[in-house]
Amino acid sequence: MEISAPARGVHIPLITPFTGTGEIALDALERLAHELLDEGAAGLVALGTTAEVATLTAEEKQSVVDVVAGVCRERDAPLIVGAGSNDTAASREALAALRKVPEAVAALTLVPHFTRPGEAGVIAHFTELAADSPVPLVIYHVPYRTGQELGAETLRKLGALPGVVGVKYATGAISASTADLMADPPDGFAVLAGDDVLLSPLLAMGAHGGILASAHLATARFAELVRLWHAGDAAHEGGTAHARDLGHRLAALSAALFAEPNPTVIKGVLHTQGRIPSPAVRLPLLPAGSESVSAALRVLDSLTREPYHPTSGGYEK
Ligand SMILES: O=C(O)C1=N[C@H](C(=O)O)C[C@H](O)C1
Repeated sequence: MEISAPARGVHIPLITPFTGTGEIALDALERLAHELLDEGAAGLVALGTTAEVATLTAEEKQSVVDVVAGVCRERDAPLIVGAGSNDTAASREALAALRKVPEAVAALTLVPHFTRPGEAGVIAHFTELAADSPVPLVIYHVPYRTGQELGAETLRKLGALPGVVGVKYATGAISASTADLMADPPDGFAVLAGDDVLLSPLLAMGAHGGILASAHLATARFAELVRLWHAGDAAHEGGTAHARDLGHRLAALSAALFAEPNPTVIKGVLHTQGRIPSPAVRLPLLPAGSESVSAALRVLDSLTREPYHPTSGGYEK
C-alpha cells in the first residue's frame, strides 16, 4: 500500500441504511457512497462504528463490503474496512478474510476494548496482527470506548511497526500527549482525526485528514478544510481566518450531529434529505428526536447557504 497518499483527506465511515422493514437498503448505500465521492471524500470506510457494525450479521457485513468495494473499484477510491476485536486470534482471522477484498487498502482495527491489556499488551496484539495481515492497519484509538489509554510513546512504537500505517485518533481531547505525538510522528504514519469536533485543531497540528461520520453532510466543506491546511493556505493572511472560521462552523455541525448517539442524527438528516429510505437504527440505538434532527439541519443549512468571501474573510450572515 502507498502509505500516505490514500490516508490524506476525508474518509467517510458509511452508515448502514435500513428499509422501513429493517433490511439493509443496499441500493441506497451504493448511491450514498457515490454521492460522497462526488462531493470530495478521499475514501470510504466500511464496517466502522457508524455502520452499526455490532448489529449486523456476518451475511449483512459481507453484503455491505461487497457494495462499498464495488463503488471503490469503479471510482478508483481507497477503501478501509473495519476488522478486529479484543481477541487477537479472532482479529487475525478477520484480517485474513480481507485477502478476498482486493479493493481494501487498509483495515481499521480497534485497540482491544474492555480487556484493558495495558500498553505492552496492546503493542503485542498489534505486532502479531501486523505480522500477517494482508493489508496495512490503521489503529483505531478511542480510549473512552475501549477503556485503554495509550501514551504518545506507545503510539510511536505502534506506528513504527511494519504494516501499521496510521491511527484514527479519537481521544476526546487535544492534550499534552497529542502535542507530543504530533511533534514527532513516525515516518509514513498517518494521523487521522476520529473525533469530528476536533478535526480543525488536529489539522492545525499536522493531521493527514480524518475518518469522520459528520462528513456524510457538507462533505465538500470538510474536504475544503483539509485542503486548506494541506495546501498551506491556512498559513497565509486571510487563509488562516478562512480555515479557522470554516473549522468552527464544521465543529458546530459535528456537535449538532453528535447531539444524540452516532449515527442516529446523521440518519435522521439523510432521511429528511431523501437520501436514505428510513432513519431507522437497530437497538440498542434509538432513533434521534425530531428536535435534534431539525437543529442539525439548521446548522447545515447555514453552512451550505452562506457563501464565503475570501477578501473580507467572512461568510454572509
Ligand atoms: O465509524 C467510525 O469510524 C466513526 N465513529 C465515531 C463514533 O461513532 O463515535 C465517529 C467518527 O466520526 C467515525
